[in-house]
This record gives sequence, structure tokens and C-alpha cells, in this order.
Amino acid sequence: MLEIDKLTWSRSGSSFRLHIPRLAVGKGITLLAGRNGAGKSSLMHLLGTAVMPDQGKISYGGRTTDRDLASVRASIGFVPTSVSLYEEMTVQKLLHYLSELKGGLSPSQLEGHLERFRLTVYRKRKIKTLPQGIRQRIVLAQAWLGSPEYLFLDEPLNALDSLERLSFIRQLSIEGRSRTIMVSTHELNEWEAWANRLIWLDNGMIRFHGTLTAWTSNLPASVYEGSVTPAQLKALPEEQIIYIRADGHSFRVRVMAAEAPLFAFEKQLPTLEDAYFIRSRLQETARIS
Ligand SMILES: Nc1ncnc2c1ncn2[C@@H]1O[C@H](COP(=O)(O)OP(=O)(O)OP(=O)(O)O)[C@@H](O)[C@H]1O
Repeated sequence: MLEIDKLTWSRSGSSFRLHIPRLAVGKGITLLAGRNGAGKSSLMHLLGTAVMPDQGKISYGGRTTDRDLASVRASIGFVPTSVSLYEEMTVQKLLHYLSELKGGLSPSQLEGHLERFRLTVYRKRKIKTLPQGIRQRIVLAQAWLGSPEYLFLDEPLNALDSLERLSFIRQLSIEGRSRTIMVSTHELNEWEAWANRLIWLDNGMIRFHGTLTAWTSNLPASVYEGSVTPAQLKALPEEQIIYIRADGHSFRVRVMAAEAPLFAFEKQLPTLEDAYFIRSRLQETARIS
């Protein structure tokens, strides 16, 4: 169990402050959602022990960084959004070097690791010659070295193509059965069938933590979808529109509303992103009023 107790952290040179009185996260995939600047990367860096809290503590199965830093770090895999790789090294050399820092891998284990992240064909290539998607696979592969119990993945699907994204999410959902995995993302829907829980971070504070079902339930507005003419589209309140898609001479529109805005609109089951849209809108309205 990953636990946070009375954590505060302020970013020097900015007014940003993260404040989490209490959080307990178990095995499975927990999504971390929130607008730009909400503090997702800051929290990931704290969980990944790249920075330390000003106050409070984070414990990993009862171990804390003040007493067991080395063992905590050995149990963590961390994927930050931007990472510098050793450009002149080959893929194989880099992973070998990084594995040494985590206790080492035998040659056959290293082979297996390269195979698992589909890096075998690139093993002899220098990092600087590789395209973004392959570099991201190296970043993911380094996080898995040592088979960590805790994985903190900050927008891990960046630069991966759609097939890679799906296969990675599937792989994670299997691994989540025996690990605590936290994933920050702006694309909630692609995780819908695979994640277990969701944390919504807003302005450095947790506004929601619970199951995906709880996240999409008891919303203050419903979701409707229908086709509209350009004139009808103009009449719809802009702040209620979730998306618009051109559809021949008409538009397909998805909206949040207390009741169907037009006769032809049909009520929809809210997706994770619909719920995010509705909850964020409500939060903004509360902030303004
Ligand atoms: N290098 C930096 N120097 C100063 N302030 C920063 C820096 N990086 C982030 N911040 C500020 O810290 C706060 C939290 O940023 P953080 O990157 O944790 O948010 P985030 O939720 O990950 O955002 P995003 O979705 O855009 O990645 C924001 O107010 C941001 O402007």
C-alpha cells in the first residue's frame, strides 16, 4: 500500500503548493487526472523520490524515504515526462548500465527485457539515432528494471502510436494485479476499460479519489448527443459543449446539460472524460462565483 500523510510541498520560485492530508492507494492502475499545472508531475516527482516533501511523509508498504531510501528506490519505477538519455550509448549499453544501478541483470534477463519492450532490433543503435516512439519505449524499459512494486508513469504514452498505446495499456493492466501503478494522463478514455481508480488533482489538492464507476456517477449534469444544424449549433451554450464533429451539412454535438437541449438529443452514458469535463466546469463555476 502506498500512503501519503499530511504532505505539503511548495515549488521554489513559484506560488504553487501541493497539499495532500491523506491518501492510500493499493494495487492496480490509478489514473491521475487534472488540468495543466494542477500538480500531477509534481506529485509524480514526489512519489518517485526525485524530490522530497517539505512536510509529511510518503510510505511504500510501510517503508519511508527518511529511514529506507535505498530500499524504497529499489522498489520504484519512475517515468517522468521529459528525460535525458545518454545519446551516445547504444540501447543495450544504456539498459545494462541502468540495470547495474538496480542490482544488475544477467545477460539472458537483459535479452528478455529488450524483447519485452520490443527493443531487440534496436539494441546496437545509438540512442541519438532513434525516433521518439522508440526512445519512449527505452524510457519505459528503464522504469521496469528490477521489476518494481510501484510504478509512477507521467504521461507514459507520449510519442507512442495507437497500436503501441493499446498494447502497453494491456500489459499494464496485467501487471497492475500485483503492483501499484499510478499513471498521469490527459487522455482518460483510452484507460477506461483497464484502470481501477482515479485521482483528480486540482490546484495542488485532491478533489476526488475513487473507482471509475464512482467518478462517472452522481454527476451534477447529464450527457446528451445529437445532430444539429449550423443555426441550432449557434444557439447551444458554448460552455456546455463537450465536443463538435462536422457531419456532412450538420454537426454531431455532445453536451452536458440538466435535460436534453433539443428533441433529437439522446442521453448518453458519461465517459471518464465527460465526467472530467462536467466536474471541471462545476469547479470553475464555483471558483468564479
Ligand atoms: N520549472 C518550473 N519552474 C517554476 N514553476 C513550475 C515549473 N514547472 C512547473 N511549475 C509550476 O508548478 C505548478 C505545478 O506544475 P506541474 O508540472 O506539477 O503540473 P501538471 O499537472 O503536471 O501540469 P501538465 O499537465 O501541464 O504537465 C504549476 O503552477 C506550474 O506552473
